[in-house]
Amino acid sequence: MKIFSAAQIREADAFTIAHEPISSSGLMERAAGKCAAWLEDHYSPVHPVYIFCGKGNNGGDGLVIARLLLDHGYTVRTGILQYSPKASADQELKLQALQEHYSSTVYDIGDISDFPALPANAIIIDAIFGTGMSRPIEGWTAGIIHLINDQRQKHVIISVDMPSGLMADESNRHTAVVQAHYTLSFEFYKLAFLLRENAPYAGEVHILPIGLHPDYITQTPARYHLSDREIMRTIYRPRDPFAHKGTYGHALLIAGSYGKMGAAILSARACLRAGAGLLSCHVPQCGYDIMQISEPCAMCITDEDPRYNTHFHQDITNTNYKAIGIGPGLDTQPGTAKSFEHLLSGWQRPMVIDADALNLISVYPFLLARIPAGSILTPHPKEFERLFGPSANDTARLDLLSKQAVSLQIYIILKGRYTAIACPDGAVYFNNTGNPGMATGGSGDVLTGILTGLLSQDYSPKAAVLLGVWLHGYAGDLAAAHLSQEAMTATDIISWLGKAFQEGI
Ligand SMILES: NC(=O)C1=CN([C@@H]2O[C@H](COP(=O)(O)OP(=O)(O)OC[C@H]3O[C@@H](n4cnc5c(N)ncnc54)[C@H](O)[C@@H]3O)[C@@H](O)[C@H]2O)[C@@H](O)CC1
Ligand SMILES: Nc1ncnc2c1ncn2[C@@H]1O[C@H](COP(=O)(O)OP(=O)(O)O)[C@@H](O)[C@H]1O
Ligand SMILES: [K+]
Repeated sequence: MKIFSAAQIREADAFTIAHEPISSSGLMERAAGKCAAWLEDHYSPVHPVYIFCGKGNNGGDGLVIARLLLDHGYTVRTGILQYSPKASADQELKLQALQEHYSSTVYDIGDISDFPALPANAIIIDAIFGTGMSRPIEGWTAGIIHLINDQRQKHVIISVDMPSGLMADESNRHTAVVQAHYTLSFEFYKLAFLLRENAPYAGEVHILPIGLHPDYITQTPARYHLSDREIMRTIYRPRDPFAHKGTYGHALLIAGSYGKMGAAILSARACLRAGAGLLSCHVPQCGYDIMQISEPCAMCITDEDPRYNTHFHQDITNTNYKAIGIGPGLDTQPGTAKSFEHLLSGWQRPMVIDADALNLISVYPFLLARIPAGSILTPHPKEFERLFGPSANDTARLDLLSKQAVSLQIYIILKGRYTAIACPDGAVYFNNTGNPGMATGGSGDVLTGILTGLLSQDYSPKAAVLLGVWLHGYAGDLAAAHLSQEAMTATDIISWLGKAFQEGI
């Protein structure tokens, strides 16, 4: 699913109005009608509804919602924030329509003292600003936003299209923004919903389709995308009935050190469960028995070093590996750094680089330029900062992420609630599977194994990152559904990977 900017959403509205028999006022009726229907599905008329409207089209939506709910027997009070003498044409039109039958329910808000006392069970609808937000809210208008937020413990707050105060595609943290329980957003996800710094604002997002013109959606390029099942279906390739183990590649996993062999086991199991044909694991001597006993399906190469991997660069001279994954539990010994440097000089195909391998690159930044094109880096935010430096805010970090992926011609997976996958062509895909149960040691090691397993089967790096991150989160969601977010561990993500292949695509 494409994620459009606020400017593109305005274009999509205008395109729809120009190419379909619908006016802007009609489109507003349709959008607000979807909101009203959602509200009626979720709340009965015993709940008094308090709608706060701005003077733009978001306010217009609020006025239509007010009329429709009143028509259906709800008690509604609609306050209009008079922060500007001017209103949009459709807002004026919808105000007239509301006042025609229900003028006694409408009042003006010109200061915080006009904020109403809310009865028990009241629902707050925030229709003050939508995608037209162009600057932080100030003065008494900001005061009204704060008063709305003060009601959060007692009343449900529902934002129309966007929480008022939030800008669709720019960072504006530390400003007055509605903290909604639900956001009913039209047609598309907005970039703002996917940023960590905006976590307090949108609440649960429901996307309501309003029939924007499909030609605009397919023809307009977008920089940001949200991964979905449709994309996975175009990527996934069922196995060939005549396949043999050579068909799906020989993967090499370089992982583990004394005290961190678990990371290597998790990656190895995940790599095999993702479908690799053969897997060899390069481990330090202390890890030999552990790996052989824990994972009989994997072969084992033992380092000369008893505790660390320091001689793995030699492996690539003997076997024609299809994919290499490096990093989980690796440690950052000088010998490991040397061997990594040699490996990067001799290996030219895409590889998966995670955890301590990323930390080594942070310490020896000249290695960045030696990463083979098409490789996959999987940093969490701290590792990302160590690699590429700090960012002022989430949108700045997103720009940095994309810039680095383009300039190094690699894929960078910035892990989190909505993992962001930056591609060498500048596109960024957000992933929506996964849950906080995955915030547990070893989850990232599992992802590295899955990605290595997919690369070894000849999935392109782009296909591997999109499918791998999706399946990893999907398996995590299945694990959480069966075990709870608290009780699930990284091992359970691997256990549910099979079901994720069956049900998630
Ligand atoms: N045909 C359409 O264009 C449709 C638009 N829709 C609604 O329209 C919304 C966008 O409407 P608008 O573009 O009118 O924008 P908004 O309703 O978001 O408000 C923008 C207005 O507020 C002013 N403003 C922006 N930031 C401000 C601030 N910090 N302090 C004070 N004033 C500020 C702007 O100058 C402008 O007049 C969408 O979010 C959606 O709710 C929907 O009705 C669907 C159809
Ligand atoms: N709240 C969350 N929602 C969705 N996914 C999450 C959440 N917390 C963690 N994850 C996922 O779990 C993985 C954790 O990776 P990482 O921090 O590297 O773990 P580790 O180093 O312990 O293996 C990432 O893929 C991340 O996207
Ligand atoms: K709003």
